[in-house]
Amino acid sequence: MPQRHLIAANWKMNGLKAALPVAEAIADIARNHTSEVVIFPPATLLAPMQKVLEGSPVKLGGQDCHYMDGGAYTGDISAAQLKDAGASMVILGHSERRHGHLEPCELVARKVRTALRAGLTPIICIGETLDQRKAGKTVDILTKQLKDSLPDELEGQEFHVSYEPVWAIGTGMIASDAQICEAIALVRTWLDNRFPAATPKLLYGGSVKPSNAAHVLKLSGVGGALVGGASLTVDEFAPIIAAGD
Ligand SMILES: O=C(CO)COP(=O)(O)O
Repeated sequence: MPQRHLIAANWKMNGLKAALPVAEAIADIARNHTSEVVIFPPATLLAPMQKVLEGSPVKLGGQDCHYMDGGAYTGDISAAQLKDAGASMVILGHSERRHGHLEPCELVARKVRTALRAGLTPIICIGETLDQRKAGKTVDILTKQLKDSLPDELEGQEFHVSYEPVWAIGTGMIASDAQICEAIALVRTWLDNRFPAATPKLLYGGSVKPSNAAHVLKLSGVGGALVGGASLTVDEFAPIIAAGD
């Protein structure tokens, strides 16, 4: 039986309390579809959103966490705090963290360990920049990110990997079928060698829209989608959830 798709909404630094009805509507829609749906709201909305999602099949996740379990880290959020607020998943290694906050792979790996200790399922993101792709370095970059961002502790744990080419994020320029399939196959082969017992879903992220979601989700090996802009409104996200059926 094919795995259910994982349809993930990454709200990034968007959403005020006024957006909670969007989560409520997503919960209603998710009940009528087969995909596993998870919303990653900004940290300020985790607790109120948990109330909205209570009793629904939609899960909640954090967008990042600190590498330490707790302590004097002004402005940061710990994996345990995400869990305490109702999250069961966390995105780690998103390119907006890797590039915007200069997070190296080794830091991502530390965060993955911390997330696992707190009982969160990590979605680890990898992806090349346009310059790296143009220079023919995509395979090397993805392999290095996998090798250095995925710690040994993932053995026997639930986790997922999302391929998000940096140049496809928020640009409307989705990767081609061949580019997605090649990257997903590389990740699957690497994971099968490194974590043979694991059954992670491999997601694609980068300009997923209602118009292309069904096509992307049918590509070989694609187990879900990590959606940014198009996850912010019910009008755009509902058809993406439906595309996962
Ligand atoms: O970064 C992304 C998801 O994590 C993708 O963002 P967009 O869907 O807005 O391109």
